[in-house]
Amino acid sequence: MTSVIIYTIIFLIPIAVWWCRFKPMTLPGIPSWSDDHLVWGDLPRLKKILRDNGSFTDFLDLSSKTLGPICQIRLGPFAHMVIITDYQEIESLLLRRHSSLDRSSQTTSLFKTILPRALLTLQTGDVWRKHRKGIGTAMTPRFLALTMSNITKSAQNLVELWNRKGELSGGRSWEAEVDLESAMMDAICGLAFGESWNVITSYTGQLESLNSDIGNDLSNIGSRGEIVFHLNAPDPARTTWYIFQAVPVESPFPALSHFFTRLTPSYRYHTKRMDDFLEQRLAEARHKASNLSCEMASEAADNTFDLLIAKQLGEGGLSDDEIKQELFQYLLAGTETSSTTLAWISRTSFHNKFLQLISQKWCKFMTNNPAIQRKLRQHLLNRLPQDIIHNMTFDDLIAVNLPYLEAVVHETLRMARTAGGFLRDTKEDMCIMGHHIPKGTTLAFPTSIGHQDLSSPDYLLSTSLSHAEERRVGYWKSGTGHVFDPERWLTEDGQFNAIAGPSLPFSLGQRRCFGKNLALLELRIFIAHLSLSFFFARIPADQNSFDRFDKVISHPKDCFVRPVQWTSEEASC
Ligand code: HEM
Repeated sequence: MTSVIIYTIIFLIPIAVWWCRFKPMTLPGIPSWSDDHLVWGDLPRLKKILRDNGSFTDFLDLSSKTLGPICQIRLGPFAHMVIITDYQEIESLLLRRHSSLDRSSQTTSLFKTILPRALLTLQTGDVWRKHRKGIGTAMTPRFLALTMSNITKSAQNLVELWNRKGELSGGRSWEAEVDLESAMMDAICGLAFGESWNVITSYTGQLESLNSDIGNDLSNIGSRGEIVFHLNAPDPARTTWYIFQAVPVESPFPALSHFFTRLTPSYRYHTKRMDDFLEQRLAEARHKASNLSCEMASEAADNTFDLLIAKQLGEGGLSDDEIKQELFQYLLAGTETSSTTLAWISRTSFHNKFLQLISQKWCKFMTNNPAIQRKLRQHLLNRLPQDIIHNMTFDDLIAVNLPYLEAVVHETLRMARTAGGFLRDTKEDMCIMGHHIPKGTTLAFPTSIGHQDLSSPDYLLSTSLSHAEERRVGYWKSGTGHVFDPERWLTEDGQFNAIAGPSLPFSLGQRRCFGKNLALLELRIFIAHLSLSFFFARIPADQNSFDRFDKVISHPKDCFVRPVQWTSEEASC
C-alpha cells in the first residue's frame, strides 16, 4: 500500500510541476471570457464559431467587441493573446514603441516552413535590415514605374478573359477568385522575373475553341446555377499554388506537420521544379550582368531579379539563396493578398453572424453597389484622357488626380480586411493601456479597428499614452463603420484624405507591409480597368454570401461575378 502511495506521489510530482509552470494564465485586470474552460480556455468558443461558418478573425472581433479595446483570450493550455483594438494605442505601439515588440513567433514559425530566411520570417535585427535594404530599391517609385507595364498588361488580359467568359456564359455568373489570383500572379511574375507565366492568356486560349452553347450543357452548370469553366493553369502556377497550400495553417505544430509534408514525393517534385526555375533565372540574370558595373547593371535592370543580382556586384548585396527566397516571397505575399482584396470587391449587405462586417471584397462590393460602380466609371471617364483609357501607364495614373478611385481602393482595403489582423510578441515587460504585460506575451491587432473604432475616453487616459500625443487620424461617424462608403475618404471639396479615419490594412511601423506601394498600384490599375470595362451585374442571393474563411489570409467563401458590358440594359437601368 505504502509503495502505491509513493509511486502515485512520484507520478504526480512532475505533473504538478508542469501544471505550475504552464498552467493556463490570464493577466490580472485585463477582461477575458468569464466562462472559459479550465484547461482549453476559449478553444470551445472558437470551435463553435468555426462550426457556425465563422473564422478566427471573427473570434478576435467578437472578443474585442464584447470585452473592450484591450482584452485577452486563451487558446488551450499554452497559447494566450492580448487583443488591442484602440487605434491610437496601436499606432503608438507600432510607431513609437516598436523596439519592445517583434513579429510574433506564431507567424514566423508558420511561414518558416517554406521561407526560412525572408523578410516575413526574420526577427527584427541586422539580417532583417540587410534584406529590407537589399530589396528596398524594388519598391521605389522609379523602379515600380519601370515594371508597371506588367500590371497593366495583366489587367488587360483579365478584361479579355472575362469578355470571352461573358460571351460563353449565357448570362450566368462564374467563380472569379482563381481568375483574380492568376492575373495577380501574372503581374507579380512579370515584375519579379521579367516574364509573366501567362496564366490568364492560357485560360483565354483554352476558351477559344468552345462554342456559345456550353451554357446549355448541364455538365458545365454548378450547384448554384453558375457556369463552371474547366480550365487548367500552366505548370509554374500550379507548382507555386501547391507549395503555398502546403503551409500548415491549421496545425498547432507547423514545423512538425511540414516535416511530414516534405517527405511526400509530390511536394519534393514541386519544390524541385520551383528551385530549377529560380536557378535558371539566376543564371540568366547573372549572364546579363556580366561585364557590367553594379551601377550599370542596376540601371539596366527592368525586373526585381535582375536588380538584386546587379546589387550583388556592389557592397552588401543578398546571397543567391536570399535572393531566391525574397523573390519566392513576392509570389506568396504579393499574389494572394492583392487578388483576395479584389475578390472582395462584389458585395455589400452584411450577413456575417458575428460582425456583419465584411462584404466580399471589391468584386463583391461592386456587385451590390451599382450606384458606386456608375459613379466610379463616370469619374474615370471624366478625368482620364480618352486616348489612354484602356492603356493607362504609371505616369498617366499619377498625372491625373483621381480622388474617387483612391477612395474606392482605400474603402475596399478597409472593408476587405485581407489580413484579419497581425501579431507581435513583447520583447520585454511593458505597460499597455495601464496594464502590466509581461515579456513574451503575444499581442493581436485585429484590422477591425476600421469598422468598430473602440477607442474610449477611459482607455485614452491610460498611463502608457502620453497625454500630449494628439490623434493623427479622424474618427468614422458612429455606427457607420460597417458600411461600404468610399465617400468617407473624401473631404468636403472632394479631395482624398488618407487619414480621414482608422484603417490598418498594411499595418504600421518598421514591420509594416513591404509591398504596400506595389499593392496600391496594382489595385488602382485593376480597379480602373475592370470598372471601365464592366458593370458587375446582380447575382442570385445564394451566390452572394459574405462568409469568409482564413487560410493565411481572409478569403471570401464565394466570389461569383457576372460582369456585363456597360452598353447592356442591366448596366443602364
Ligand atoms: C492588398 C495587398 C496586401 C495587403 C493587405 C498586405 C498586408 C500585409 C500585412 C498586414 C503585413 C504584416 C505587417 C505586420 O506584421 O505589421 C504584411 C507584411 C508583408 N508584406 Fe504585404 N500586403 C499586401 C501586398 C503585398 C505585396 C504586393 C507584397 C510584395 C511583393 C507584400 C510583401 C510583404 C512583405 C515582404 C511583408 C513582411 C515585411 C517585413 O516583415 O518586413 N505585401 N503585408
